[in-house]
Amino acid sequence: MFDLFDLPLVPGLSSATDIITPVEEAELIARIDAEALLPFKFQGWEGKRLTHSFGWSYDFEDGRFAQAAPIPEWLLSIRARAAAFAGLDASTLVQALLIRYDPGAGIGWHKDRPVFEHVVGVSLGAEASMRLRRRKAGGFQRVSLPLPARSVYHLSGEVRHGWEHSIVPMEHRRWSVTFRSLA
Ligand SMILES: O=C(O)CCC(=O)C(=O)O
Ligand SMILES: [Fe+2]
Repeated sequence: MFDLFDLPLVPGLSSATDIITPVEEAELIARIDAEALLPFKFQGWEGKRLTHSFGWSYDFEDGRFAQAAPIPEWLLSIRARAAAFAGLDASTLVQALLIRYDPGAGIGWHKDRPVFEHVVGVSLGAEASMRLRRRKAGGFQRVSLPLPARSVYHLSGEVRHGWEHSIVPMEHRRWSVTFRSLA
């Protein structure tokens, strides 16, 4: 087995810095912390990250996909900017997932649920690294995408469907808001 660390040029992957101001970032963090965040659960195992969904929720325990409370007002301006960055109509981003990663929390290798299509994520707090990988003959092709505070990323097409992603556990707290469209 060998690993290739290629330049981060994967079709469907894009990112940009400073989609929000530091003041907006602090406001968003306060709003997220004020929500009823619950530990992410998967087959009886409790993750260290805390989450809350709007629009649609996907329960990893029972695989149920269900309508949730609508995306609140306080997320609409950031959703509009995330959509503009991704070249999407804001109204197509019908799901918003809030996540707080406390120290030591990350997210393991996965592809997002196939009920969703576009994924547009905004990062708050500690800088994280998103790892991306896809299986190739003889090993994995890997790419690492830095996610600084107030940056945005978009996963679509090849990187969305052909690659897995994960977030390396951080030493300091990070929050993310990910918006998704339906497939
Ligand atoms: O925190 C992030 O930016 C990524 C979260 C993620 O990959 C997911 O919820 O599927
Ligand atoms: Fe994901």
